[in-house]
Amino acid sequence: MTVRVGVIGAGMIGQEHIRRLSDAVAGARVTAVTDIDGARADETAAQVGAVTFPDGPALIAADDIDAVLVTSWGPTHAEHVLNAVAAGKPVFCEKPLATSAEDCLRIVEAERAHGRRLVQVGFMRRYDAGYRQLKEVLDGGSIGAPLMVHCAHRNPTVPDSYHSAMAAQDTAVHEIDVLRWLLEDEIVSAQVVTPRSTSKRFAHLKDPQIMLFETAKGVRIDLEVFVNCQYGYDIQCETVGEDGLVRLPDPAAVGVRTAGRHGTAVLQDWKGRFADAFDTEFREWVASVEAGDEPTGPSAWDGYAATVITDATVRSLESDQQPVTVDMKPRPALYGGLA
Ligand SMILES: NC(=O)C1=CN([C@@H]2O[C@H](COP(=O)(O)OP(=O)(O)OC[C@H]3O[C@@H](n4cnc5c(N)ncnc54)[C@H](O)[C@@H]3O)[C@@H](O)[C@H]2O)C=CC1
Ligand SMILES: O=C1[C@@H](O)[C@H](O)[C@@H](O)[C@H](O)[C@H]1O
Repeated sequence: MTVRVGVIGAGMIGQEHIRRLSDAVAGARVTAVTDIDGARADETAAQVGAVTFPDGPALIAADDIDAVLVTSWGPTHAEHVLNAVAAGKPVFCEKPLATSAEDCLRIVEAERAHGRRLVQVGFMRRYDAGYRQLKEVLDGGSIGAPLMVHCAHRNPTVPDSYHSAMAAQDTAVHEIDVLRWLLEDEIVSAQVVTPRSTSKRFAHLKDPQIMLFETAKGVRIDLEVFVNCQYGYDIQCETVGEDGLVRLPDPAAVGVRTAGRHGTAVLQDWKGRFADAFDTEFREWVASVEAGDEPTGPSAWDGYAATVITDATVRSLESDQQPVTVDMKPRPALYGGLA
């Protein structure tokens, strides 16, 4: 069976994922597109031989759409995901699942009422080969119980629409998800401290930010978010355990020796850094839809957890930069354990 995917939102990442589903993932075809910008929807749909729909509800309701991909703006995600769940269709939603914890919980409740998982959230780092190797080492136990994690998430620059809360909501949210998965542990408190800001930023922005998290088992995480670091897109993660440490590898790159120097290029954006991870993410999602199975990737509950933790992080930033307790509801049985 070829999975017929309908896409809501044909912007930057929507177009990337449409190309990916068309060229890099077997077993799926994008057959429908909608966007509030009708011309963009028409142009994008024409490139892959898909039809257009006037809006998300019409696309979701169509009988010949097997699964839905939501790549519209974050505040619109909840409505589309809820409609897809009501229609009983598998839905892949780019992060965030929703922009409020309340909306995430509505989705969780709708899925529980449906009785099985339909929703997957686009936290693609779980599909990155380096993070998967890191998890294998942690699960294998050779470095012993994890004690500390040191991370950095650096972007060369951001546009002036980026504001201080987005450091947690848009950027650190990827570490928040991947660390819960890596450590199989829940984040219970969040704090932000801000050093002196770089002069190479828009005046309204606090950048860099240092985020400090604590897990239920007492692991301490420090995460530097620096979105105007100038030199490149750089993702670092090192976990220190009782018997050793494990570090995320840098992406493979040729070493160049010239003019008395030896170096490798640094990537400039997340598209290149996580291209393979996105491909794997969609291959595994399509395979689950094709088989009629529940998705195995980040769940609606993971989307809720990420939103609750980013909310606590933003509260710390916007108040007195003290630790804020993460107020998370108990995890329903539908979502299993943290592994
Ligand atoms: N996993 C990742 O690394 C990344 C995830 N994202 C996420 O993907 C989502 C989209 O981001 P971008 O593509 O950068 O934004 P974008 O602004 O380039 O594209 C969004 C598109 O959705 C359309 N749209 C908005 N509301 C709509 C609605 N209700 N129905 C139909 N179309 C609608 C807009 O007209 C636009 O064409 C965001 O939630 C963002 O956080 C974005 C970049 C990376
Ligand atoms: O989701 C993403 C962007 O929105 C965000 O701005 C980047 O920092 C992330 O690394 C990327 O994956």
